[in-house]
Amino acid sequence: MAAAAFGTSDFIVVANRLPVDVERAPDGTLNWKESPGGLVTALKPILSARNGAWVGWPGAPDIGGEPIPGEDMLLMPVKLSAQEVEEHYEGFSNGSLWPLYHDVIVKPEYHREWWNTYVEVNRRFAEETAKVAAEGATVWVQDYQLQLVPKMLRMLRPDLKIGFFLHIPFPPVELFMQMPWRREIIEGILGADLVGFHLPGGAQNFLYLASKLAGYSTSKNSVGVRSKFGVVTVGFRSVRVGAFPISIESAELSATAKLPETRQRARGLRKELGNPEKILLGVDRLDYTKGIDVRLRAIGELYQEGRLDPERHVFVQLATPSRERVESYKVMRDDIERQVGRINGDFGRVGRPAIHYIHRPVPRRELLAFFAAADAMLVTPLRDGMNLVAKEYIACRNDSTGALVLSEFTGAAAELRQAYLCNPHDLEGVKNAIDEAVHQEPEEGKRRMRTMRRQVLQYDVDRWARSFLQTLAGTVDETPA
Ligand SMILES: Nc1ncnc2c1ncn2[C@@H]1O[C@H](COP(=O)(O)OP(=O)(O)O)[C@@H](O)[C@H]1O
Ligand SMILES: O=P(O)(O)OC[C@H]1O[C@H](O[C@H]2O[C@H](CO)[C@@H](O)[C@H](O)[C@H]2O)[C@H](O)[C@@H](O)[C@@H]1O
Repeated sequence: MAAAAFGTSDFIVVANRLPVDVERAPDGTLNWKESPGGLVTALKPILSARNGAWVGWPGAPDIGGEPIPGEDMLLMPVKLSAQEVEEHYEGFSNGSLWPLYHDVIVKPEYHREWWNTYVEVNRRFAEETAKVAAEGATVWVQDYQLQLVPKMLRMLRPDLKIGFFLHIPFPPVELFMQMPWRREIIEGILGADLVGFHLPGGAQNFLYLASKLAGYSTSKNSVGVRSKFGVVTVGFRSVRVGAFPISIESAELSATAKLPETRQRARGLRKELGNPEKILLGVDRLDYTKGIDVRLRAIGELYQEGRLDPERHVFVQLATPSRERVESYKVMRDDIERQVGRINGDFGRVGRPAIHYIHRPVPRRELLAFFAAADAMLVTPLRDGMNLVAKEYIACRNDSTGALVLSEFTGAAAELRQAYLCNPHDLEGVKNAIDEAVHQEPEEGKRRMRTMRRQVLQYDVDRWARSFLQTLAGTVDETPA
């Protein structure tokens, strides 16, 4: 390719979403507002030092197309039509891949039109990336919405170093084989030089499929607990495959939770909730993978059996609206809101609902005050790639009080072994875990929390990003323990 075709960015993140929220003013002009998150905060120093760029969808149809120079990075908004959003984001990404990769909790739908648009949108992302990348640049492609980008990008720009990270679980072969375009997806990901998953299990599943389905030779027994990497040989290239569990900005969260104003707000929340003895908290995107329904059933039965007392124990569920145009999300919302209504009808009284349910995003500071106020955090997904909420709660417990109830089916459970672990398919097990967490001895609680805090404070998102990128650059050859 001619040198003139190269862009100027040495480091590019390619993700379905740009790290900004865009609003259209009444006069039609667009306002770009930074939307902070762990990934962007961790990558900002690298982006600004290396002339970085972020290629992504602005989150609304028919917006974008032109690069936007920013302080820390160049933003490259990929413009998608309403139909493309419907078929790529709501359709193939969240109607086919998301349920398939999360143990088919709801039935995935496979439609050729969705797939064709997925291919087309992935091609658009690859082309935009090829335009902004300098010769020999490093490109880090994120997540299931963009699994074809590594191969497409390599064909356009063989000079690039390409990493791919999957933020959701990678399913076992028995499930993945359902996918009508399974081979294309494996080949798409194998366009990368390094492929990362949260857990060794995802890496093993991928290696197995690369060998059995796509017929590549792979190195065996290499992604175990204290292992290094698996390798897939694709022609003359070696693709490394490993586990890199993501984390959060632990120190920053811990410091913010410690601020007098956060602590004061936490006390204020307790008072507004009627000074209960114990506050139980759930914080999730409203997604069927998160097991909010399981949690509600468990709480309802615990009230019923008198193991929780609505006069002393209050449950707060913060639920961010998510993917609201996808049918399975609408059905789940109705189910959850019916359950909340029924439990409040049975156990609440005027001025004292048993459950407080808020269906909107909560500002970051307020969220940290909730974490600081909560005596027990309930994280009960049926399946979750990592679950950052669990880690955020731990980071905010500066005095080592509190308790975490955590589903074994989250990535976080591999690291947070001192949580009250439960199987979300076993209702009695979930009830017992909640009961134990709420009634734990303070010393036992502190022992558990201290160990989890050490883990979360030591392995933060910065460490995650560095370990992936150093491995991609070839300067490190070990996965984090
Ligand atoms: N109601 C809410 N208000 C504000 N932030 C929320 C809310 N629910 C979830 N979040 C934030 O969204 C992120 C969710 O990440 P995670 O738990 O990994 O799951 P997922 O990415 O699947 O939604 C966390 O940073 C969490 O604090
Ligand atoms: O972009 P949305 O459709 O609004 O969804 C939000 C994000 O959800 C998913 O999060 C996953 O990544 C987290 C961080 O690695 C992980 O902790 C969690 O378990 C995953 O579910 C999704 O993977 C992102 O692409 C979405 O942007």
